[in-house]
Amino acid sequence: MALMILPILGSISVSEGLVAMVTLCVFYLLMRFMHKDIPEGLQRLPGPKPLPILGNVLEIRRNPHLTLTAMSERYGPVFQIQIGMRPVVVLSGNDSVRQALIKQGEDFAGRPDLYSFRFISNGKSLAFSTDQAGVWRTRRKLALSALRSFANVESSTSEYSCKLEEHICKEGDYLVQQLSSVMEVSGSFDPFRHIVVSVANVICGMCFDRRYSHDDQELLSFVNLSDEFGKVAGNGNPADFIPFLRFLPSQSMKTFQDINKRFNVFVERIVREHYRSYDKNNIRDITDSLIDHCEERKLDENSNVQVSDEKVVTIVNDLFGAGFDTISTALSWAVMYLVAYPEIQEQLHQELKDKVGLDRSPRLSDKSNLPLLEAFILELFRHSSFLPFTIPHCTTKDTSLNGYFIPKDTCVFINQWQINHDPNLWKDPSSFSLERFLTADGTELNKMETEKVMAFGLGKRRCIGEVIARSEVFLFLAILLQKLRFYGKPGQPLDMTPEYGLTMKHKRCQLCASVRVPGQP
Ligand code: HEM
Repeated sequence: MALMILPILGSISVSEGLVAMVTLCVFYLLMRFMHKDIPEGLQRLPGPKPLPILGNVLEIRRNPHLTLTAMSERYGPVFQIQIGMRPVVVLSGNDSVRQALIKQGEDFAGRPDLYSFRFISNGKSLAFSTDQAGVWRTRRKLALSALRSFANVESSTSEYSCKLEEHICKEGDYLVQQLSSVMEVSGSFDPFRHIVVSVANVICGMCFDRRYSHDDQELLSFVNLSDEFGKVAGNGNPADFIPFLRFLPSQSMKTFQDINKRFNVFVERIVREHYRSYDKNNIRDITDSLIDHCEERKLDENSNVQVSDEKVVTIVNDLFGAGFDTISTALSWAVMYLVAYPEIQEQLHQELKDKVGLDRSPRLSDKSNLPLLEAFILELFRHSSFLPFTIPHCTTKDTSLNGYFIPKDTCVFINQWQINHDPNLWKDPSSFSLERFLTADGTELNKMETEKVMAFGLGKRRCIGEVIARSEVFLFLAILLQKLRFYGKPGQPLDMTPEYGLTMKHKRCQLCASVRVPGQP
């Protein structure tokens, strides 16, 4: 965050800088003057002393999840920092986060009004906007029910248990073919580049009843830019925290707006086509079901409309957007870990060979028979913690936590990375070990341990795509592990350093894979 703010400060002229400084100092003094009193019996939040205007950005530096974890050791699980001019409460520690998000869920269920979030789905995003509680709740319910019904809808053939399974199996097989042919032609491949299209096709199937070729330029032009989206949405744009910066030119903000625009144009075109061909007797996908909800509502005299049609239909933007970047990132990391730990890759292949065999494709129902693969996925989520923070939260009223006063409208960061690496919760947290999730004989998962991993948030704002995400990660991985052996490109060391963002990604790289021939080791 600091690194993003400083270059921008450097590009202001001296006179502009002076005017801005004076304005900010007056604003800063006003803010101090208006500072809320602490109610009796409660304490002021601990935390590092902020500098005027910049706050604590100089201390947070390049990897906020690590610096804020280090600060939690000093100040405790609930503390306050200041990013630019905005106070931010940082929560870590399993107990405090559960207390806030579950026991006091209503108090912490809001989203902060951040400038950059206004560009996501034209400010109408379910996940990022500051919708009133009633509107957000109605939209969330609609999104959940649309997702559930289209994941569970019957497949067109008896070969699959449901449509979701059919989509994943078909895309998984296609991904295997795609990677094998790229290997033949080029001798290596960029894992994220191919995984992201396969995963995008699963959610495209559910949302828009269509799939795209791995060379479709329009789809590629924004799915491959999802890293840039995550960098701004995860870091917080400087203009989110120092308001006057929104009036100055910023390259990262321009890129962010451009990605959002391309994304919105892509989805809007498909939605318009759906409105044209909508037939209430043939609901093809999630977009149709959302349009149907709006149409039915118009016929219902008793309907108490509080959410506009636009806000109903743009739910599909959230489902599509959240549905490809997160899962592609998880799978891309999974392949990196398989390459980094070849002995684990062989154990996972052996488990599939023993429990599923090599003559048929894995299915969702195989999950409970593959504890090692399940442990691998859990350890992947824990160790990479590729969503280091949840989406920022915001308090909906004056509240308190662990005896500290937190005023209404305070921005709250939840440090998932800290929970997943807390030495009080995990033995040797930095080592990648599947054993931590398995019973002593290795045949079952250890439930107590599995529930400690935090990847999907908790409580009122918990991810609504969790079930689909877990199914996709499991089945894609089972298909890849059954058919391919992954390895590093000779002479190119594997770089597992994450690049900070809303979803942390590994650097783009080239890997190799060979097709496993049945009967050969
Ligand atoms: C591995 C995959 C995924 C991970 C790790 C993940 C994680 C998360 C996290 C951490 C949040 C924020 C929770 C909070 O703010 O407290 C979230 C929210 C959300 N996720 Fe996911 N997610 C994944 C996949 C998906 C999928 C596949 C969908 C939909 C198809 C989805 C839809 C959403 C939505 C709509 C929200 C916003 C919920 C709200 O604000 O009420 N996610 N997710």
